[in-house]
Amino acid sequence: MVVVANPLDQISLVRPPKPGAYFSGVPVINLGEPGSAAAIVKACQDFGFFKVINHGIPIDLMVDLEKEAVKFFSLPQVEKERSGPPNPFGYGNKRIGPNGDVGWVEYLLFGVTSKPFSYTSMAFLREPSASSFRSALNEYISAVRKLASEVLELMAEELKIEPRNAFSKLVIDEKSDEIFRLNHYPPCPLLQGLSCSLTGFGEHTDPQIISILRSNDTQGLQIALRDGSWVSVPPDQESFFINVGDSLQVMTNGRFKSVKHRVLANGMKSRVSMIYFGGPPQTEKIAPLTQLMGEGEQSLYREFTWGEYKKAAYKSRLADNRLGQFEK
Ligand SMILES: C=C1C[C@]23C[C@@]1(O)CC[C@H]2[C@@]12CC[C@H](O)[C@@](C)(C(=O)O1)[C@H]2[C@@H]3C(=O)O
Ligand SMILES: O=C(O)CCC(=O)C(=O)O
Ligand SMILES: [Fe+2]
Repeated sequence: MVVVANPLDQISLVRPPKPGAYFSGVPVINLGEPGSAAAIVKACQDFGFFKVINHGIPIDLMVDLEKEAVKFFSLPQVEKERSGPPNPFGYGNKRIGPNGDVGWVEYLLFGVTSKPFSYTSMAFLREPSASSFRSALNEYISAVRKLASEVLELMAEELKIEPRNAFSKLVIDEKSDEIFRLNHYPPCPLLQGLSCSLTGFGEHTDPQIISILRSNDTQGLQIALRDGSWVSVPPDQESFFINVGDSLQVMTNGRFKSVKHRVLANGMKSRVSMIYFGGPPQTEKIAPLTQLMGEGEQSLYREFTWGEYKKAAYKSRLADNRLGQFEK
């Protein structure tokens, strides 16, 4: 592994994907078609990842928020830093999480605990001039929360879990622990002329139940297949990409797999992504649903609450196997 010379950054370089070598096997779920529930469950078992089309969310909502994000990330560095560092919420640059991870990325992290959520920790969002950013955020988050809930209901329906809202109620609960993230991966001048990519966001799984990702049309997202190989996901700015998180892996006793993913930064083109992480209330017990357990089937995990898991996750490095310490 090669490391960029600047000792402050220590961001690792990785072999770049072959230009245009996209993975053609990403499951595409058309939410308007009958049979989408079965296709979602298959995708969660095979990949822990899929793309949804015909989702009913107007492209304007995505574009409006992307424009606001681009405006923010174009501000002078000192202005952006007024909303940081992220502990855990706020503006962050290169440093990801509290344990020494770094990437070629700047970001805004929002905790969505009150609905509509308050922005008290973010200096720029309190200003009257940020009213368009605030409304774009609120509209977007409400729409993707609804999408998360619909997708979770389709999963429950196909798995024959009753009530149908067994998963979805956890993310729409008043006390649900949702996070929202805006990531900006700027073009990297250091890469020009070199045949390598820079780690934008290192490999990891998302700890929550479900993550809903939308990006502009710049490539960079990769997922790990079951055999451990990395493949590049073709960008699609009109669709959403959905990740199974660690908590859903536990609730399905390992039937669904949380997907390992990472982002490679590009030398030429900015990538802007927006991700909604749907997590349950802190006190919620995360355990396999009894209705899913076959006769004699044992839980693969010891009992824990989302609050305990989150605390442990925030003590871990990005690439760590966070569920490992909860396995039986
Ligand atoms: C290194 C870290 C960053 C992270 C918290 C952690 O200690 C381990 C999990 C990381 C992650 C991955 C998914 C989301 O982007 C995130 C917000 C989350 O909930 O868990 C990040 C955390 C972060 O960036 O603070
Ligand atoms: O920015 C992206 O496309 C993905 C980032 C990611 O995986 C995360 O923020 O957890
Ligand atoms: Fe992620």
